[in-house]
Amino acid sequence: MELRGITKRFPGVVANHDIDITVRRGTVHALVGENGAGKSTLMKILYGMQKPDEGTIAVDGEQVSFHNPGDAIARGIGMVHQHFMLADYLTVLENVVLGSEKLHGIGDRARARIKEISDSYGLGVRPDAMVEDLGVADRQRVEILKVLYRGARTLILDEPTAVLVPQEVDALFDNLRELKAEGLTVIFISHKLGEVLSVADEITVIRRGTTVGTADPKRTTTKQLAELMVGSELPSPETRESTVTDVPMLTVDGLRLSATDPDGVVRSVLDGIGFTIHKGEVLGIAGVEGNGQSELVDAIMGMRHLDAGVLTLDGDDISRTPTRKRREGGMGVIPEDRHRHGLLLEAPLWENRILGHVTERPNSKGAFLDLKGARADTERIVREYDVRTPGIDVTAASLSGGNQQKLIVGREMSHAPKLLIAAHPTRGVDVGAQAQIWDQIREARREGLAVLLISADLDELIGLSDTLRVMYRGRLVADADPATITPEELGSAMTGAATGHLEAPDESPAPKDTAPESAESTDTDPRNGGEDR
Ligand SMILES: Nc1ncnc2c1ncn2[C@@H]1O[C@H](COP(=O)(O)OP(=O)(O)OP(=O)(O)O)[C@@H](O)[C@H]1O
Repeated sequence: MELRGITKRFPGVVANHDIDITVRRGTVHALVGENGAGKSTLMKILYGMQKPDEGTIAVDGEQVSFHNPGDAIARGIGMVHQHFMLADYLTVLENVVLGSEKLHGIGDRARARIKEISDSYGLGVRPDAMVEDLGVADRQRVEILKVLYRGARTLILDEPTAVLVPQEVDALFDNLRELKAEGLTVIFISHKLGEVLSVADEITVIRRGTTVGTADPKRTTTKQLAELMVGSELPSPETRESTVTDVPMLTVDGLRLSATDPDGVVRSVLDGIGFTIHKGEVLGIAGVEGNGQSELVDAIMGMRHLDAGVLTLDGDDISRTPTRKRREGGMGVIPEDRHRHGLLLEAPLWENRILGHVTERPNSKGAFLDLKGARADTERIVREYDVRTPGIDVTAASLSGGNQQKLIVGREMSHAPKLLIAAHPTRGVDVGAQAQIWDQIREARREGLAVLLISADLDELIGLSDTLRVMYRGRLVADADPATITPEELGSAMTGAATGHLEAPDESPAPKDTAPESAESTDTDPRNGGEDR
């Protein structure tokens, strides 16, 4: 596949400027670059979702022009988006054939074809499983299968490992190698440079909309790659230091929550959760997505009715306090799904600055909104958090994913919260911005901030947390020492729990799977290539 001179302009921004990329058949080609560098735009052009202003695309030597994804699929190009697009209450087979029934119908021929694809690439997909019963990694395999079923010979994957634990990442990379061995081509976007080096055959680096070069994964380190992306040396990391006090900031006691699923069955989603986060402490919760983490955040925010439990924030019982009062009382939140709960996508950046903090300074004065104050402060956040944007009047939707995240982090940190609930605080941000966000959280922690950290990035959990707990099926089943545990050990504790290998800490104070084994370096800062381990 050859992309030549691709240029794409948006109002005030040149997202892609004269980009050249050659992708050879049968290779895994990684695309790396800072937030807003233009990676997603380029992939959207290749998948027919956006039209380039200039430039040409040739597939197998033949020039093509895509008007929509259908055109791209017809030329064998498929895309797996970062947010999966599966229908929960349908089976795998139904999901796969949805929209392409003409290929093999929806009966036995389709089932046989799915099995055939699954077997030949080692995907292990069961056609009759319900999607709602599948974990994140299985859902991703269904998405990949869906694309292959439509005849794709080139797969575009947008940050495919962001939601996977290390063992799942290894399994995905095995799948990619199988695809490659069969002559398929994979193009993927990632901010995890260690992973990029381990799986890619070729790497293209994009900086500020332009290709700045290619890197040979066999001869490049994560540090060199990061510097190629940023165009300068990264600052050196700070060392770990404890700022934990013995003053409780948030206490959660005996929290129980149940939910009714669409079949009318009542399930327990949080079952006797209890913990304390002290001033100056980061408590990290490790767990495969969907084990109650989102419900825990909702419960602490006051967005769900509790079956039982007491919540105390800085000495005040807030169990029945409305969400707004909890926010005004010093609760900041970086939500898991920034599009649904963090931003008003169609509103300008400065309005997004006000969101969730309407009654607070600098957004309001007395009973009135202070538009001037809010606008000036948005300018400050854009500067301090390096949000790459042509101005504060553009919509949040027009920012790249990582820059949207930086805006949310900036907004929440600006109100000097007592407690920060941070769900995947650096999801989708590049290594430079990740290091900066970590530094900001550490700095605030030194001033007494308490943080509840939920993350799928195990390096982040280990690197930032003072205390680590493992969550499984709505319960906190184990704890681990971040100073000694490795991402691999933590990953297997999270999935090991799924097969019942973990015991509750009450019954066994140090579950074997999570017991610290080695005293290896705890430096997980991305700037030191921490992901290499
Ligand atoms: N629909 C749009 N309207 C206006 N500007 C846009 C639009 N889509 C992208 N941009 C701008 O184009 C630039 C490139 O964005 P893009 O999403 O391609 O970056 P990216 O490299 O994928 O970043 P990230 O790593 O943060 O996802 C950014 O400055 C972004 O604000």
